[in-house]
Amino acid sequence: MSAPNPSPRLPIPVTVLTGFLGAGKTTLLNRILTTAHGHRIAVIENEFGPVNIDSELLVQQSAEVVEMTNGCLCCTVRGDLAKNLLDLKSRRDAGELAFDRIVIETTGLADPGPVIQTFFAEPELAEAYLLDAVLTVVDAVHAPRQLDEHPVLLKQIGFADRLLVSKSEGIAADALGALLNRLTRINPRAPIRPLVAGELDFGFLLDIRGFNLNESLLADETAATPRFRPAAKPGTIFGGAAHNDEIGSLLLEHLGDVDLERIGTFVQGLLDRHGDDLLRYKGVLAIPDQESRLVFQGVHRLAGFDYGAAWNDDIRRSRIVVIGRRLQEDELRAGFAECVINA
Ligand SMILES: Nc1nc2c(ncn2[C@@H]2O[C@H](COP(=O)(O)OP(=O)(O)OP(=O)(O)O)[C@@H](O)[C@H]2O)c(=O)[nH]1
Repeated sequence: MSAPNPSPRLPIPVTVLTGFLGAGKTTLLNRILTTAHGHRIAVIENEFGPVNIDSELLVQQSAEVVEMTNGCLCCTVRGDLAKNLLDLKSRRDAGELAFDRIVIETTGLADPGPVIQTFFAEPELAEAYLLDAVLTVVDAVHAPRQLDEHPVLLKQIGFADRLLVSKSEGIAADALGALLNRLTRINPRAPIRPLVAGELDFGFLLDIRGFNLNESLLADETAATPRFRPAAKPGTIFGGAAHNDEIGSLLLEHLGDVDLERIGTFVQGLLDRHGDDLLRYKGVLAIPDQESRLVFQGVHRLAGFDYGAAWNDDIRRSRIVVIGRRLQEDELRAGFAECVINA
C-alpha cells in the first residue's frame, strides 16, 4: 500500500503534453520523470495503433502509466480518457496509488481542443482535476515544413501555454530565429524556451494555471513591456502572408469600461458563429459600477466568467485576446467597438 496522499480533496493538476509526431514529447517526459523534483506523477499515454510504443520508451519506475491505444484522444478515445482519469482518482482515494499530478502525452496528430474540453465538459472531472497547462514541443528541424503541411500543428501551437523547442542545436541561428518569430505570431501568449540538455526548469513547466479564471490571465500581455503583439493592420494577423498560417491571434483593447450586456451578446455571438475556430480566448474587462475585474476565458464554445481582483488604483481597461483560425479581424473589432463605453 502506498503512502496516503497529502491532500485528497484538492483538485489534481494535469499537464497536457502535445507536439507533432517525433517532436520530442517522450524525450521530455522521460526527463521530467527522471528528475528529482518531489512530484509524484502519473502518466496517461496515447498512441495510435494497437501497441503503445511510447509507454515502452518511458522510464516506468517512477510513474503509474496508463496506456491508451487504438485511436486518438482527441476523437475516438476521448470517453476513455475521462474513464481513465476517474479511475486513477478512485484508486488514489482508496490509497492504491500515490500521485499528486498527471501528465497526458497525446499522439502527435492530436488536436488538443477536445482533450482540454473533456476537463470542463464533465462535472466530475472538473471537480477532481485542475487542467494546469498545455505544453507543446516544437521540432526546430521539421516544424517549418510541418507547419505548412499539417494544420493540426497550428492548433497544437495555438493551444499552448508554453512552447518548448526541441532539436534547436540542429539548425542555423537565422533559421531558428525565423521559426521563433513564426511561433510568436501564431501564439504570442505562450513563452518559448529551447529544450536543452541540463536541468529542467520546473517552474516553467508546472503549476502554470493556464486555465484559471483570474486577473493574471493576461499577465504577460499587461506587463510593462507587453509580450503580446497586437495586429498591426487588417490582414496581418494570420502569421504573415509568407506562411499563410491560418491560426493567428488578435488583441481587442479599450482603455475604459465595456457595457456588460453588450459584451455578453458580442461574446455569445462570437461563440455561436465562430466557436469551432476559437482555440483559446481570454478577457479581463472593466464593467461600470463594478469594482472588480470581470475575467473570462474559454476554449471553442465552452467559456467561464467570474469576477477577479479589484481595480483599486489600477487604470481601468478592457482587453480580450483571441487565438483562433481564420479570425475575422474586421468583424471582431467592429463588434467589440460597439461594446465600449467612451468616457
Ligand atoms: N537532436 C535531438 N534529438 C531529439 C531531441 N529531442 C528528441 N530527439 C529525438 O527525436 C526522436 C523522437 O523523439 P520522441 O521523444 O520519441 O518524440 P515524440 O514526440 O514522443 O514522438 P511520437 O510519440 O512518435 O510522436 C528521438 O530519436 C529522440 O531521441 C533534441 O532536442 N535534439
